Amino acid sequence: MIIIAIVKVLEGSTITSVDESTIDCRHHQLVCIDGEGYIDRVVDESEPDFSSIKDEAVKADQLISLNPDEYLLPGFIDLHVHAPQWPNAGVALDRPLNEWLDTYTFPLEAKYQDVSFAKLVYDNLVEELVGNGTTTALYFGTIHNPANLELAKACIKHNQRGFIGKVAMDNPAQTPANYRDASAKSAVADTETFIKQLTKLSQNAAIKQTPVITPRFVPSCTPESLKGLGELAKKYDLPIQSHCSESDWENGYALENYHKRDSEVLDQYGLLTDKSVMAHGTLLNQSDLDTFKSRGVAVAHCPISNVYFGNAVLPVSKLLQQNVKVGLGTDISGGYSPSLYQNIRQAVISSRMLKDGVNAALDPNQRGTQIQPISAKNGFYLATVGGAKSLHLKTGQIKAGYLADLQVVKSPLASFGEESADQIFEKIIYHASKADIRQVFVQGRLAKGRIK
Ligand SMILES: Nc1nc2[nH]cnc2c(=O)[nH]1
Repeated sequence: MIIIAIVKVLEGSTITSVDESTIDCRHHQLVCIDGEGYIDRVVDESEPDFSSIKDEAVKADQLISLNPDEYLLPGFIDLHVHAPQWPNAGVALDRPLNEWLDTYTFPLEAKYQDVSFAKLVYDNLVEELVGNGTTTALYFGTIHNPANLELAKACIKHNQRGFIGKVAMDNPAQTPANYRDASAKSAVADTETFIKQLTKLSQNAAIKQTPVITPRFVPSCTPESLKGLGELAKKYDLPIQSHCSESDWENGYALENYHKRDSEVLDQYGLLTDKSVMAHGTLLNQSDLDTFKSRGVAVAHCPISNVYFGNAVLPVSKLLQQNVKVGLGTDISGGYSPSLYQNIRQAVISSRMLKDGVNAALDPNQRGTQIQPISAKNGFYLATVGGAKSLHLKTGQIKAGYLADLQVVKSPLASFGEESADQIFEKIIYHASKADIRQVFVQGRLAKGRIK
């Protein structure tokens, strides 16, 4: 019989998603974590060995007890972050996407040629994301591999699981001269170099860092680089990330230049697989969704960013009903906030406006779409289970066999009497800020806070 050695036991109340619209809140649990950083067992107070397990943990100095007003939640998964854009969080969001990219974003990203600048920003960003409860992030880097490796080092330093892409953008018509890959060939070759460099760097890291094939989006790339990147993804069996049908302008670009939809162009080059995560998708039509479903492609829903650049609202409930994978992304800095709590809130708010509509001059029955709005529970599912499924990770739930990626959250508001588990959960989702996130664990390792 193999005996699993337990190295940590967290004692307290837990809240985890069961499915898209159900949560499981449990009072007084023991979450036993093994030496590999997996949850070995979740023991309920009613189980016969609860006391003996707790006593053993106390003796071995392994017990971490939450305060009565603290709750253990799964860590969040940010499915879409542009790491280099962190210095611009909240800047120039009144501009349309193409103007924002050309005037603010590409000039900032060009600065990451300077490795010391990259180190400074990435260290700060990763710490901020972990501080907000994000245990895994899917990152766009820049075209510069030394800077991208700094991002990986920051993830390793702060114990965050990173999925990191060297951005490929080689189309001279849509990218500035000082910030583009020199050719399709070099875009692909540099991506392959990054795959090898990151694989080597990650070998001895406690938390794995994974390279991601990253064509920025159809307008930034030439057909040659898209083709080469599709082949690389197949050769190394890697995740892929890009943007798809984010705005009227982007959606129109593929139609005008390829006479195809955005998704059809990406699919033609082998970039839509069950390891693909496509950001935004506010303008995906039914045929795009059918392709996503059949290929197993996930959508990174970025609700704050979409208010500025999306030109529409992603009908999340429709995607979930059709079994299209959906997770949640901050899209820094198209989204101004590093918090997935804020993004859950915006996802709920946007979905309500999508249902009811916004034009008071119309009759109520003509004003909205009547697409089912989403709830806080749905949003919590996206930020945990949805992200985990999209990245094929065994995480996002507090359950035996799952990675111990966890956040300890203090109830953010005072309580003035008996509250149901649902009410406690909703108050956390709607009010928690960085200061309320007391500890964060990634694969069982402490990534934020102190152990009392
Ligand atoms: N929101 C967003 N959309 C993009 N499309 C191409 N690049 C970007 C980017 O940096 N942010």
